[in-house]
Amino acid sequence: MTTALTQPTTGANGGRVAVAAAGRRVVKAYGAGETRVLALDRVDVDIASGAFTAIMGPSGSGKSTLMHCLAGLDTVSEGEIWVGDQEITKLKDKKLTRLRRDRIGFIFQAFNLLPTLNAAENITLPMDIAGRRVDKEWLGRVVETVGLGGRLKHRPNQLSGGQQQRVAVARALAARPEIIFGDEPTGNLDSRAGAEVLRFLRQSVDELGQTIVMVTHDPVAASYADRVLYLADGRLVDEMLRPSAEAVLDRMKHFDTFGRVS
Ligand SMILES: Nc1ncnc2c1ncn2[C@@H]1O[C@H](COP(=O)(O)OP(=O)(O)OP(=O)(O)O)[C@@H](O)[C@H]1O
Repeated sequence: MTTALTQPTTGANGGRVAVAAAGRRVVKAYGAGETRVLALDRVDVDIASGAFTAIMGPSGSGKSTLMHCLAGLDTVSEGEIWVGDQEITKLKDKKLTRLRRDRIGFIFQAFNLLPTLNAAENITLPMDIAGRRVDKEWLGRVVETVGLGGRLKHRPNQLSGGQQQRVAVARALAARPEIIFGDEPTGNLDSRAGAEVLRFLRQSVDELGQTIVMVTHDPVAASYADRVLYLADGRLVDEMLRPSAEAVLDRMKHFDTFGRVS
């Protein structure tokens, strides 16, 4: 599915793992002169294929900017972004749009479902628009994993928040993207519905081999990931493998102690 980048990285299991996306010396600055903000300051990052990565850090540390740059939703000021073996920072708009459509999936805090379409239609909409054939067998597995089987004919307003977000996750998975990026995907959900979605994201990594990158503020959400990356002031300052919610919370407090968070 994804191709290893030139520099293999060491995975949670201590072995070599393929890299689904990477950033090299990524700088992102907004504005100029006195109002210049350095949102990302020479970030080097590898996102392992077939793993669940969480990005954490205080407000304004650059989490969303990093995610948007890795996903090709925003340009970088300096440095390189790779998706598989493709350097996307070199691509022209049209090719980048196609790459995003064909190889990347998104889940946002707002579910972004069309109210007039039922769950099944919402799930296949991006592929219908792109004129892509829907792989029925894969779709069946996705729907089964999401546990939406009995509700496929329901419209979004007939579904709970957690179910709506599961439809959004199924929509992202259905196209078999190389990577799914989630920006606070459980931010709008109560803890029970959030856990439902997080369990499903975990399952899609374990059972379907999906690669997921999620920005979150929530240590419990981060504990579903294989690896947590910590950003502070636009820099990657730490990481944690096989995190527990307590350990993540502890690490965040630790940053406070060292004055690395505002
Ligand atoms: N379009 C923009 N114009 C100017 N500054 C921006 C813009 N987008 C982000 N920034 C600044 O870049 C820095 C990083 O922002 P970013 O949204 O990536 O942080 P974040 O860690 O995702 O924050 P939060 O947790 O609050 O969402 C912040 O200082 C922010 O004010």
